[in-house]
Amino acid sequence: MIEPIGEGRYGVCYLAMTNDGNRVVIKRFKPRMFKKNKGKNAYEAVILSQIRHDAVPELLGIVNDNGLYGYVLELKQGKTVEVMLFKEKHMFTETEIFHIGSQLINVLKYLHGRGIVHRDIRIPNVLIDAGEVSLIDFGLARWADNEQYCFDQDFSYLGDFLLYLHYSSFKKKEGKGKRWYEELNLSETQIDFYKRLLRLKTPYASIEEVEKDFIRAFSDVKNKYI
Ligand SMILES: Nc1ncnc2c1ncn2[C@@H]1O[C@H](COP(=O)(O)OP(=O)(O)OP(=O)(O)O)[C@@H](O)[C@H]1O
Repeated sequence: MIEPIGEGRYGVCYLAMTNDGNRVVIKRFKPRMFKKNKGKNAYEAVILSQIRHDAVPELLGIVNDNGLYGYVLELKQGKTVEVMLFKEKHMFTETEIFHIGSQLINVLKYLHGRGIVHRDIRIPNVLIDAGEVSLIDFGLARWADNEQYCFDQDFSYLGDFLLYLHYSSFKKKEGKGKRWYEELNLSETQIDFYKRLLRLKTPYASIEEVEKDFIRAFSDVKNKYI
């Protein structure tokens, strides 16, 4: 292990080096959380071991050694959106939001197509490296069962996540706090899209439906690149 690179509720992640000189991540569980989460700890490894996608870290191994329990993961490059927003005060443009959203929707199409719900698409779990997105932290991921674990959980997280990006360029004006769809500079189709993602209007039934409306909501940006 070389140095810690991040800490979450369940574990501490370290940058580490394999014997043959490859840089990897070791996600070490906090012993207390590991005990508390008994029975659910294995999901992350089982789910990661069944998927292969460029935007998701590959599971390279499992460590279970004298109280040290953790995973060895492919190191994904980039900074979390949390760091970009709060440390670097990065202001995401409409074009960046479109590219990030498209990549996340592609990962979700892949995951949902295999019956997996991520359930934790949040700003500390999305890494960006020169515009390339990685989705990490499959600690809460589960197989969808349409009861406790539904695909639309990912839709509301996606809505929240994208609204964070819109807020990065928001300048608070005088006066009472307005609602997001009143104060952000969004088009009618974007407002409708986010309201459906957040279940404030008829919710989406599938990621394909989400993708269709996303493209419509960002058609101005998309048309510039065709
Ligand atoms: N594969 C990876 N490549 C690069 N950095 C990573 C990787 N996995 C984790 N990290 C870094 O470590 C941090 C914590 O990792 P992770 O979110 O998986 O831990 P956690 O304990 O499950 O967190 P949470 O409280 O969000 O559930 C991330 O925010 C990120 O900075």
